[in-house]
Amino acid sequence: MSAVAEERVGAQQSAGVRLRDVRKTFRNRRRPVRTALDGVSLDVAPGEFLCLLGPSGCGKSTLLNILAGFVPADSGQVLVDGRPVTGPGPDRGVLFQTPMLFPWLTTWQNVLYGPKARGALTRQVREEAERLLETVGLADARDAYPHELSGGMRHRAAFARVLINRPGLLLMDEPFGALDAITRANMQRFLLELWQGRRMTIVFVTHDVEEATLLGDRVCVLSGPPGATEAVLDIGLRRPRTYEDTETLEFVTAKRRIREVLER
Ligand SMILES: Nc1ncnc2c1ncn2[C@@H]1O[C@H](COP(=O)(O)OP(=O)(O)OP(=O)(O)O)[C@@H](O)[C@H]1O
Repeated sequence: MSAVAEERVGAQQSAGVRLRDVRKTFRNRRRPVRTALDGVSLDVAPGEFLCLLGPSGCGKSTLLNILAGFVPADSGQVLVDGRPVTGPGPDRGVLFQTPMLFPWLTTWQNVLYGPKARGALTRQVREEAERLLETVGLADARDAYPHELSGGMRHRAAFARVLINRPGLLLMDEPFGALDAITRANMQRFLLELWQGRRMTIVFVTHDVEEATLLGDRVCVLSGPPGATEAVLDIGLRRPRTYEDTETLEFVTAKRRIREVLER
């Protein structure tokens, strides 16, 4: 990614998150079948990179889906940028483990899909799309279809597709979980550079303590199931961070501290 291209794209308003005692029970014909969240409270500051860690089934994806507006909470407060979440919106970009791209559209068409669907396809948006493709290193792949892209390229195309909406909050659900080690490291580097340039708020779900330590300002550890806030830890490592930092004593110590909370 080019830092210059990133400068030109400019920063959008980042959005803060406030969760208070969020509860969610999944029901089948109105009968409760599974309590996923049993009182999660958390604040994320505008521009912060927060990682969400916790054992399998503790409700990390459910929490992210509630923030995205895909599923409603049963009770509690869910505010993004001071407003209650009532449904999905372009102010919140969501990235999953499988990049969401329409297979019948080219990279360029995929990136412009959202603005086009909203009737907001202006010259400025097209120019922004061109800059974004440069930023994510896909300028030469603008006419390629998803099946013609590598795994990492597909992820970067999905990034561009989300970033064209200038979301103040990026919600990422184990986005690099299925990638090989080298592509994953490249995507982590790419994400760090992107975030350092744009400073949007990020809530990032991962199973990987090392990934959380490398990326996050803070880590929220959920206990469960059912999910509840166990601890919120400051990573406290200097920025900007690089992959080489993972070998420092400070990094290993920070990682151990998180693992201890996780294993409680
Ligand atoms: N649509 C649904 N209907 C019923 N139960 C659900 C539904 N979605 C999630 N659950 C349940 O809610 C709980 C939390 O699931 P969730 O996927 O949020 O956990 P997670 O922490 O993201 O898990 P993992 O780390 O394994 O991905 C689980 O017990 C799951 O079975």
